[in-house]
Amino acid sequence: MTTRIFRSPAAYIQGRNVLDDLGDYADPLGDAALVLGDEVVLDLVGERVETSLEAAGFDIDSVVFNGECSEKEIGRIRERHTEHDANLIVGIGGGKAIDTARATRERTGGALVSLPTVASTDAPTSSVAVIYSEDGEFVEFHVYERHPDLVVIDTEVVANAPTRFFRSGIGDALATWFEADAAFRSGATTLFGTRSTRTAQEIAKLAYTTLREHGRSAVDAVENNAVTESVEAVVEANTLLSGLGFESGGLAAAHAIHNGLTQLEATHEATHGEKVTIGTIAQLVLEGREDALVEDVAGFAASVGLPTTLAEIGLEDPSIEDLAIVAEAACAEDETIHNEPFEVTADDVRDALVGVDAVGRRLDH
Ligand SMILES: NC(=O)c1ccc[n+]([C@@H]2O[C@H](COP(=O)([O-])OP(=O)(O)OC[C@H]3O[C@@H](n4cnc5c(N)ncnc54)[C@H](O)[C@@H]3O)[C@@H](O)[C@H]2O)c1
Ligand SMILES: [Zn+2]
Repeated sequence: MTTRIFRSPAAYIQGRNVLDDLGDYADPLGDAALVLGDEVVLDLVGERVETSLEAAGFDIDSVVFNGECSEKEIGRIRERHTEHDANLIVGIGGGKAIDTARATRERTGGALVSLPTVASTDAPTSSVAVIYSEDGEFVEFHVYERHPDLVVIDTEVVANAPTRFFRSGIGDALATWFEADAAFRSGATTLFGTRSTRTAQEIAKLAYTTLREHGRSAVDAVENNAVTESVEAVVEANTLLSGLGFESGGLAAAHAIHNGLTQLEATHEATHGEKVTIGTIAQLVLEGREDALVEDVAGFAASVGLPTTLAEIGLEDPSIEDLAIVAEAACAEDETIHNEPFEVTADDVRDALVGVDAVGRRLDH
C-alpha cells in the first residue's frame, strides 16, 4: 500500500479588511497573544491588529521583529512569549517574520496565527521555517509537525504593499505545478515523506491556471493599489494554492536551482520568487519541454515583471565556473532536483541555466 499525506492550516481567511475581524477568528485559540512584526509592518497594521484582538478579550504583548529568522531571534521571542504567558503568537509580515513566529511556537506550544501583509511566498500556510544566521546566511530548513491554526490575509493591505512582493509571489507560485507534476510522475516523496495526493496535484495545477488567467491584470491593479477580483484570485494562488501545492504536492528542480543560485552573493538582492522563476524556466529546459512551452512560460513571467535572464537576478555575464557552483549546489544529494523523473547532473543544470538565459535574452529583443 502506498501512504499519501495531505496537510494544511486549520483555517484560511482572505478578503478586504479581514484584518479588523482577526479577534473574532482567533477567539477560540487563546486569550493571551504575542504579536510579532518588524517596525514597518507594525506601523502599518499593528494598531488594527491590537484593537481587534483586544475587542475579543485578548491580553496583548507586542515585540518588534529584528528582520532575521535566526536562532538568536527565535530565542529572544520565545522569552517574551513565556514572560507574557502567551497561548497564541501572531506572526505579521513577510516570510521571515512568519517563519520566526512558527519556529517560536514550535518551542513554546500554543497557537500560531499567520498574518501575511504581502503575497510574496509560500510561507504563510506552511509548516516549514527557513533558518538563517544573524547575518543572513542560510543555515537550515525545518519541517515541523504543525501548521498555522489560522491564516488571515487582508487583500487591501497586500494591494497597497510594493508590487515587487506581489510579482515575487507569482514567481514562487509559478513553480508549484511544474514541481508537483515532476514529483508525481517520478513517484517521489513530498515534504511529508510520502507520495502526494491527487488533491494536492489539482491544487498545484489550479495555482498555475489561476496565475495564467488573472496574473497580468492583477499586477496592473496592484500597481495602482486596487483590489480587483483578479487580485483576490492571485492572492489565493500565491498564498493558499501554492502553499498547499508545494508542501503536499512535492518540490523538484525549480526550488533546488533557486537554492543553488543563493550560493552566489550577486543574487542576494533578487527575491525568493524572482530566483525561483529562473529555476522554473530552467526546470522546463532540463525536462526538454518544447520551445513553445518554454517561451510561453518565460513570456508570461516577463509580462508580469519577473526575470527571465540571469542579469535580471544580479548575474551580469556570470562565468561558467559560477554557474557550475550553482549547479553543484542544486544537485546536492538531498536536493529536490532528484525528484525529477530522470537523472540530473550538475552539467545538465549548468547548461540549462545557459539555455534559459539565451531564451530570455532573445525574447527581450
Ligand atoms: N516557510 C516557508 O515555507 C517559506 C517559503 C518561501 C520562503 N520563505 C522565507 O521567506 C523569505 C522571503 O520572504 P518575503 O519575500 O516575504 O520577504 P521578507 O520576509 O524577507 O521581508 C519582507 C519585507 O517586506 C516588508 N513588508 C511586509 N509587508 C509590507 C507591506 N504591506 N508594505 C510594505 N512593506 C512590507 C517588511 O518590512 C520586510 O522588510 C525567504 O527568505 C525565506 O526565508 C519561507
Ligand atoms: Zn518557494
